[in-house]
Amino acid sequence: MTEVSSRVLAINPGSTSTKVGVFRRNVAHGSAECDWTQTIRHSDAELEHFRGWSALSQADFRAGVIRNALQQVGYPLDGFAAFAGRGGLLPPMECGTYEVNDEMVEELRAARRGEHASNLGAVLAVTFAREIGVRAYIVDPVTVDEWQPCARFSGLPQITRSPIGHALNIKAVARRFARDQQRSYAALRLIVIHLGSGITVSAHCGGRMIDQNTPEEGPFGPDRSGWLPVRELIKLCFSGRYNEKQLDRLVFGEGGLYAYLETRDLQEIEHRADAGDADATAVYDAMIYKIAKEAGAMGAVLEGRVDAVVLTGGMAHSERLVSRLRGYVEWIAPVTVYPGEDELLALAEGVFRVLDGEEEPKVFHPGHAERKGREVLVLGLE
Ligand SMILES: Nc1ncnc2c1ncn2[C@@H]1O[C@H](COP(=O)(O)OP(=O)(O)O)[C@@H](O)[C@H]1O
Ligand SMILES: CCCC(=O)OP(=O)(O)O
Repeated sequence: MTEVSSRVLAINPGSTSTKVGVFRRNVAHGSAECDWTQTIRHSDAELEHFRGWSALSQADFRAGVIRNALQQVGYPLDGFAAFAGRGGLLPPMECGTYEVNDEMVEELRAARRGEHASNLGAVLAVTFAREIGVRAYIVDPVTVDEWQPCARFSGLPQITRSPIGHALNIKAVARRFARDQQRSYAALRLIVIHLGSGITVSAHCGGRMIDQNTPEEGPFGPDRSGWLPVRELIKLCFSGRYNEKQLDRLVFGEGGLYAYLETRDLQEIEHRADAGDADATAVYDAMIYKIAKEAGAMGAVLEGRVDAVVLTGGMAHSERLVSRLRGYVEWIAPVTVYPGEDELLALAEGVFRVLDGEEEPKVFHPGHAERKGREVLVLGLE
């Protein structure tokens, strides 16, 4: 295989969008620079066709829209040195850049860990890569596992906790914070909070994410319920009101802000609160309260010795939310905010580290694929 240019195409498939970006290595600055990026939105009508099917059933459709977008802006497929896709629900694995291999594709096809749009990332990247004879990679997949052993206990031997979350953005933001402070990530003790459609509150120590809430835990977010009182949940499961898929959808995709207020849009909720909507105010306040509670838990995980609380993700754009959250958590450590997410850049940088020989790509082994009694999740696909 030959690396034909220094351009990398990064692909981040979300439940209702496909984000793509073309990146180039800026050798002088040692960084990846974005030449072009686009968020391709998929309407309900377009996705309706795939309702009830696996994430990978959308592969041809998503590949088609990416090809069209590239054609429109004039980037030929064979002009890329490599392709990077968001890493999906694979078995728990070390962080890093992994070359996409057949075993990984097979694992995603089997969806043993569940369905989520991120499962498409590796498959799209390798489809394009094989067409032109270059390599495809994933970087810091959603199942990055750096947890300490005690974090794995759920409280029931039948259920083992294991990590799922926004590792790609969280690890990139943790490294960025360290760079900005001219410190080594490994020397910092951090709480990094991703405030997106899903919320991940994570504890970092020694350059590792040693614990975090998973999508089934933690605060409620724009459309996820987070922690639920477990015996009440059992009653709901056996109430006859919902089947398994409906319940799954209720907690992941139609929970949280959406369940209470019928919108996932934080700005709309802020406008409603400003206009005197008491429900909007109460739910908004409760979400922030629960995020702060989880941050406190991670402060305890770090034994109260925390260098910084770092906020990131779409909701970190809201000055009101940040200021309220700051009020709750500033006693833990100073708060730094990196609003939004730059997952495409994080993907490209991970691939450039490999192309430039700074890092060896890791190899995915089917041995990672052992299932440890974890229920299969269907995350936000329908
Ligand atoms: N500029 C903004 N101000 C306030 N809230 C925002 C802003 N941009 C996005 N959000 C909110 O952030 C949430 C989605 O975060 P985002 O990181 O975009 O999610 P995703 O995980 O889907 O990429 C939504 O509730 C959205 O309304
Ligand atoms: C699958 C865990 C990560 C996650 O929740 O991602 P999104 O917020 O992009 O759905």
